[in-house]
Parts: sequence; C-alpha cells; structure tokens
Amino acid sequence: MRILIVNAGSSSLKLSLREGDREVAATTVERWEGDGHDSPIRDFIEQHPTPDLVGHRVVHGGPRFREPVLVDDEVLDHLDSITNLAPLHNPRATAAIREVRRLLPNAPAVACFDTAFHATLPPAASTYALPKEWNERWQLRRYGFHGLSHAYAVRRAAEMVGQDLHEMRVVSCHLGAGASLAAVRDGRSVDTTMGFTPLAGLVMATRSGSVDPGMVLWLIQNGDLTAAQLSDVLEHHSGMKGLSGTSGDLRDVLAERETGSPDAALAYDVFIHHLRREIGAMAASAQGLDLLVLTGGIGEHSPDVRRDMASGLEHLGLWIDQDANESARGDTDISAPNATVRTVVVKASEESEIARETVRAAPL
Ligand SMILES: Nc1ncnc2c1ncn2[C@@H]1O[C@H](COP(=O)(O)OP(=O)(O)O)[C@@H](O)[C@H]1O
Ligand SMILES: CC(=O)OP(=O)(O)O
Ligand SMILES: [Mg+2]
Repeated sequence: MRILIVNAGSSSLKLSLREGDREVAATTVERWEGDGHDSPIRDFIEQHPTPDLVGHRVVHGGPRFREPVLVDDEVLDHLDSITNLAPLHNPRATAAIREVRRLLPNAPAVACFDTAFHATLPPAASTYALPKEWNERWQLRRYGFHGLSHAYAVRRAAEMVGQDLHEMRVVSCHLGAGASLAAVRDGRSVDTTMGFTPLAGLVMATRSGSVDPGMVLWLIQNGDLTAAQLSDVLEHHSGMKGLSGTSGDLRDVLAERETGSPDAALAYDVFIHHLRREIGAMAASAQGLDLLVLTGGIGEHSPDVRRDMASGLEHLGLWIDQDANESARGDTDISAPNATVRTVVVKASEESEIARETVRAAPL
C-alpha cells in the first residue's frame, strides 16, 4: 500500500510517500502559501508512483474531531467552518486537501488532527475558568496541539528505553518553531502547554507563548492597537524574534549571543526559563517523571538547549550525559548513568504517526 502524507505546517509543506513503513520519497517546501499560485503537490504527485491513500495533517479538529476522519464534502465543509480556530494553520491544510482531491479523486483521504491526542485531557486540565455559558457557547477549552508529534515521540521513546509506555510518566517536549509540552500518563495525554490556540504556553520562534490576559486587555485599551495588529505581533513578531530583535531561529539567537548581544542572551534565557518551568508543571500533572522526550528542530539539534534545560532539573532525578548530549544524532538516549529519569532525543516524525492513523481509519 502506497500512502501520500501531506503535512501543511505554519511555514512549510512536507510531502512524503510511503510504502508500508518505508519512506520512498519526500520533499519539504519552505514558505508554501497554499494560495494556488504554485502546486508543489501536483509536481510531487506527477513525479512519483500514484498513491492508494492520502493522510493529511490538520492542526485544529475543533470540538468535533477527536480522532482521524475520512474526508468527504461534509467533513471538508466542517473544516472550513472552523478555520478561524487556527488561522495560521488550518487554511493551508484545507487548501492542500482540496488540491489533492482534485489531483487524485479516487484516493481516499484521511485527516489526522494535532488536537486529537489531547482529547483525553481530564476536565480539570482542559477547562478554562470562564463563565460556564461562554465555555459552552464557543466551545472554549484547552485543545492542545502537536499531538501527532507527541504521540509518535512518546511511543518511539518508550520503545528505545524498552519499557511499556502505559507504565511510565512521561513529559514530551516538541521544540520546533512552534513548541509545546505534553504530560503523558498511562499512554494518554493528561496536560499540555498549548491551549485553545497554538499561541499559548512556551516562548516560541515568533509566538509570545502565554502572556498575562490582563496585559493583552491593557494593550487594547491603552496601546491604540487593533485586534488584527495585536494578533500579528503576538503570532509573528514576538517570542525569540521579538526579544532578540533579529530572528526567531534559535541558531541565529545563539550566534548573536556569542557576539555578546544582551538582547539575544535575554531571549535565550527567557526561552529556557519557561521551558524548565513548564517541564516542572507537566511533571506535576503526570504525577511524577520517568521519561523526558525531546523532539522537533530544537529538541533534536540543540545540545545547548538540552544542557541548559537539564541544569536545574536535577531535583526531578534528571541528569544528562554531556558527551552523549554533544554527539547525539537521531534517536539517542542521553541520560547519565545516575539518572532516575531517562532523557531521550527522538527525531520528529509526524509523518509516521499520520501514516499509522491513516491506515487505521481508511476503508481498504
Ligand atoms: N542545529 C540547530 N541548533 C539550534 N536550533 C536548531 C538547529 N536546527 C534547527 N533548529 C531550530 O529548529 C527550528 C525549526 O524546527 P522544526 O521542527 O524543523 O520546524 P517547524 O516547527 O516549522 O516544523 C528552527 O527555528 C531552529 O531554531
Ligand atoms: C500547532 C503548531 O504550532 O504547529 P507548528 O509548530 O507546525 O507551527
Ligand atoms: Mg512542525
């Protein structure tokens, strides 16, 4: 069975063609707008054998989609109706779904949601302390994101340490341009740092992460800003980019910091502070910690972040081996021998998770 995986993220489009568990072709298109001006999807499909099945990443499933779903007209209409829940992400996904349906009208397509993994959050963790009527009327709740990445990473990490995922308390760290943590207990997500939208939680490349809601109101009342301007700043000009004044790419921030830039140094310190603090919070929600998983561009490739994250978390039983940390490539256990918490790096693969879920949900 040949499966095409379509992963439309906030900045890139990743296409992958799989036969069983094997990836036979892949491409990443940076800065794909999904506005119909170019069709990297058409090019990819034309250049490779025809897939039998298609799996799509869709960031927000809204209140309705708690597991993968076979796409039909009604599902697509419903997805259109909830695009405003994730305006950076969902429109690209629905554009990709439409494009693939046009090119491959006979291939069943399955939508896999970032939010689905967090559908298991207990009400105490998913509920905002707002008027009950508001929560019901607008389906306000903590949805959580990066679920496809967290699901894959924790399963792979459990396999690497040779233990049953259902018997471990795990904190999963997806640290890419967007970043979130998940607390996993009995194999299920019990808490996460993102919320109703992917703007909440950790400091990110260009997103602010959580800020005081009172401050947002203050800015609207005193800062002479429209909602659109404020949204643009919080989504695209905040985070490490906003603080460093240059770029949200951690590699640039680290290079600037080396040259003595105090702004870049502070951007990095704020990022690390929130990362450590939220790991502590997630460990509390998981009622302890046996396994810490690091994935995403930063989690996989930055020994600096892994070292500075670990420093200060020894009280949890977490120590990493500095040589293993420096030399880690791909899936690597970087725990120190005395650690009671295992720390592992996992190469992110939302695509593996989508492939798995697509096969499960498809009528073949
Ligand atoms: N060698 C590296 N050192 C530090 N950071 C890195 C390195 N390689 C990638 N990154 C970081 O990873 C981020 C991208 O993560 P990735 O998961 O690929 O992106 P996305 O969230 O868009 O899917 C970049 O912003 C960059 O800061
Ligand atoms: C949900 C989310 O933030 O996704 P990404 O990291 O791809 O922007
Ligand atoms: Mg990503």
